[in-house]
Amino acid sequence: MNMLEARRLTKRYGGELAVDQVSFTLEEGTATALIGPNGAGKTTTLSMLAGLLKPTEGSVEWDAHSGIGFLPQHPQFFPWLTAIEFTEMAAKISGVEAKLARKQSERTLEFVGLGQAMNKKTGTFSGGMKQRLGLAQAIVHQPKLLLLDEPVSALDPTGRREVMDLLKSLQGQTTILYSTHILNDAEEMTDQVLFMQRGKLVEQGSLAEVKKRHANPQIRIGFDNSEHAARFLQSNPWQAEVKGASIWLPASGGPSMEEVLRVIASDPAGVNAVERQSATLEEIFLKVVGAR
Ligand SMILES: Nc1ncnc2c1ncn2[C@@H]1O[C@H](COP(=O)(O)OP(=O)(O)OP(=O)(O)O)[C@@H](O)[C@H]1O
Repeated sequence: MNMLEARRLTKRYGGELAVDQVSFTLEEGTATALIGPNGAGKTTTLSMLAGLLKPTEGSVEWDAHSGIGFLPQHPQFFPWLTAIEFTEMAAKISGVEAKLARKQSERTLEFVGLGQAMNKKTGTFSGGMKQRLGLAQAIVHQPKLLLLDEPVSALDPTGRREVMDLLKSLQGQTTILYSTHILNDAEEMTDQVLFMQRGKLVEQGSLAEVKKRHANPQIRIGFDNSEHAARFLQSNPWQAEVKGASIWLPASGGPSMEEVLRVIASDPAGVNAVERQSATLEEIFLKVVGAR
């Protein structure tokens, strides 16, 4: 079932097309990574989806009963409020009944790791704590749809890890769309990837589909030293690239993995590794974006 559908979403600023005819759907319970370099149009897209910005053209449809949570790229807090006061206010604004708002806020702050800091003023919070608080205000009313603009980009590696783990624990029960330019993170939590460049969606699909379309998997045979690698190629004159003590065989047009393993079984001298390697999301992204 579709949780959200964007149809030919477009935003024009003067003569500039910040978002240009972007269409995609978010299936219920899936996580989607919106990936693109600075200025690609990610924030503009998310703001239109969240209803904060009016599209120049196109439409967004989502189930209004499901509730929506939004984490802006640079969330603003009132520094004189404590974390619990702020979260409770956000809960009430999002329609949580007053008598439930406090309990739900406490539970949410515990969940994001701010249980101990609940009664501290947000003005004293570190960047990582603010990001967690931003997440808390986005999920306190238990929305089924969560839109997150660069939820982890501003964090250090430890903070990123922790917030990614929090998001992953919401995966499945919540439909999540998050933007990022950190491709390792995207690879970790994604059912669908959307590549954006200069306002346009330039690639979309499941991680597996996108990898299949663009990745050129290769077989690597590792040797103890380069002499062994050279000798192996002399006895097996395959189309291959030698890099140091490794031989790289193209996955298409070259020998199959079975054939490679058969040959090695009969002549294993100096071989210490055989593996299939496919491109990372980062390599694919650079290829897709670079080709345009
Ligand atoms: N309010 C605005 N007025 C004019 N142009 C804008 C406005 N907001 C965004 N733009 C332009 O629209 C384009 C897309 O910006 P957007 O912030 O959506 O990109 P982004 O992918 O989120 O980038 P970043 O990762 O840097 O946040 C940019 O060229 C930007 O300069």
